[in-house]
Amino acid sequence: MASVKTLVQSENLKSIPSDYAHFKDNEKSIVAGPEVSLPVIDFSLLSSANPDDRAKVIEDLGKACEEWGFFMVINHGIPENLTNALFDVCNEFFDMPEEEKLQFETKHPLYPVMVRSGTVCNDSNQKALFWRDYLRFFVHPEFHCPNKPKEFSDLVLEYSLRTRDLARKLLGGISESLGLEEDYIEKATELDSSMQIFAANYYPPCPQPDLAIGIPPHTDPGLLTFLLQNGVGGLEIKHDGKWFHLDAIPGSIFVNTADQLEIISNGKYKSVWHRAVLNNKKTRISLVVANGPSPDTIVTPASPLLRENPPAYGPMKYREYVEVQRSSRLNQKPTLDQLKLH
Ligand SMILES: O=C(O)CCC(=O)C(=O)O
Ligand SMILES: [Fe+2]
Repeated sequence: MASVKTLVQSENLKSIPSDYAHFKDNEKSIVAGPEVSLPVIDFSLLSSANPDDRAKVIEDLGKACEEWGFFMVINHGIPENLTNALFDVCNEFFDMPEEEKLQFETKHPLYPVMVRSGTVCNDSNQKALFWRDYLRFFVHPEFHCPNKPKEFSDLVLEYSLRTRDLARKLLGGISESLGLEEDYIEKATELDSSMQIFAANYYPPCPQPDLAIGIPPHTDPGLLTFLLQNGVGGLEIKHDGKWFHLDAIPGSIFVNTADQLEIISNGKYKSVWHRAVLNNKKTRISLVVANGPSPDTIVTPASPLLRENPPAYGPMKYREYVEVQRSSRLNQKPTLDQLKLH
């Protein structure tokens, strides 16, 4: 299948091929503006020597996880020249000829490298293509990365280390916000061998953006997902039953809570539903880092939280969870719901 990029370049497209027409949902989104303020977390305060500042940011983190399942992190310390360089190499990667890109695909049983064009979504009674090309690979506990463009691997390695550190510290604050020891989640999920995935999503301009979809509504399987975009919006999250279109604070990182955090918090923090929508003017690129537990961790609700409430989710090994989610069809009950006990 040709990539969406090739499709858009090959002809002056006025309408989308019918395979890309997605089930249309009429739920228009709201652009979050000053009247709805999205949670912003000043990361530098987590290491503040002032106990009041630290207590305040932990409280803010807890609120953001409980009320939104989403926040923007500022003052995270990841240099802008690193993230700019990452966008440049990803762009170069997507510019390579189709056959060359596909050579980087591997069928590694545990840690495959995936290069996908116009992602297919098969359902028992419907087939739809997503208006998205992507590159996706594991960066931890094993590091895999295409060796072209030549700086790609060094940049991804650096970014994966820094984001792992960021994830560990945010999870420390989140543990405390749940009334747990700071290192509770780190230990319970064996973060030293955490499963970390890097993905670059490429959404070319779409002539009929309301009829197609970049990624349909879903939740992420891991703990915390980090997302950067190339200045072009498209990420939407569901909040209070409505879709919100997110505008980024320049230099910030979008963070969303994912399924394992919902399980560990025994349902207090919800894994947020989100989707990627399209536009007809500009190519959008998002760089995603999915931070999960170690593949061999059996994730369960945190035991100190069970003194007051019974467990709301059954246990599952994380590797298995990811497999179940990957192989499930659109019309199936989400994996998280399958683990719900009541
Ligand atoms: O590109 C986006 O805005 C969303 C990406 C996403 O949700 C994902 O890769 O899981
Ligand atoms: Fe996602």
